[in-house]
Amino acid sequence: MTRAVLSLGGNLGDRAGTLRAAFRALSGEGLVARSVLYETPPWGPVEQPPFLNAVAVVRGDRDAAGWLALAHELEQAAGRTREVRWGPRSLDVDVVTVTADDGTPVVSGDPVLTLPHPRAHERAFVLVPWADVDPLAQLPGHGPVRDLLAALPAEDVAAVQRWEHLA
Ligand SMILES: Nc1ncnc2c1ncn2[C@@H]1O[C@H](COP(=O)(O)OP(=O)(O)OP(=O)(O)O)[C@@H](O)[C@H]1O
Ligand SMILES: Nc1nc2c(c(=O)[nH]1)N=C(CO)CN2
Repeated sequence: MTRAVLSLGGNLGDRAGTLRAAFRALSGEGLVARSVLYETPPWGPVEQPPFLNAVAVVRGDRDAAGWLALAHELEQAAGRTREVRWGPRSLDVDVVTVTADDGTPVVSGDPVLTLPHPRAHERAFVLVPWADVDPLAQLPGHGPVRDLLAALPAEDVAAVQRWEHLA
């Protein structure tokens, strides 16, 4: 069994409907925890509309490649096609970390699946929802998520706005 942290985001179409459909699909795939949805300014060089982002923690029988395959299945179910790098999309699912049950993180430099995700530590849209579901989370190789958030510009963190309230 492994545990994976997935980052979900989208900025085209019915953003909330797409993310909620992905969470429904994940509930049959070992969903352990999910964050609320956050509205976040676009990260990166492409000018585009704001995203909704969230984080899911899943645990199951899959290995790292299996979690990436699931991420791609969710993207396809949302009608995602491959477009501009860092550009707009209906759904993007990134594998942030994969950890074995004994706590050992999967570390990989393979461009097909780099783990931990090489840009997670600098993305408030990943770290804020992750700290919401797991305040003591650690990003392997980088340290506590709370410390990474403290190291980001305060305005980047403040710009990640809670968008929904779960009952
Ligand atoms: N940890 C990872 N999670 C998801 N995809 C990854 C990961 N590491 C490598 N990849 C590869 O990256 C490829 C491109 O992914 P994608 O189109 O989602 O990139 P992007 O969302 O534009 O950029 P970013 O990876 O910075 O979020 C995928 O086909 C996948 O094989
Ligand atoms: N706020 C935010 N910005 C992004 C996101 C995302 O999910 N959220 N995904 C991207 C695709 O790589 C590029 N920029």
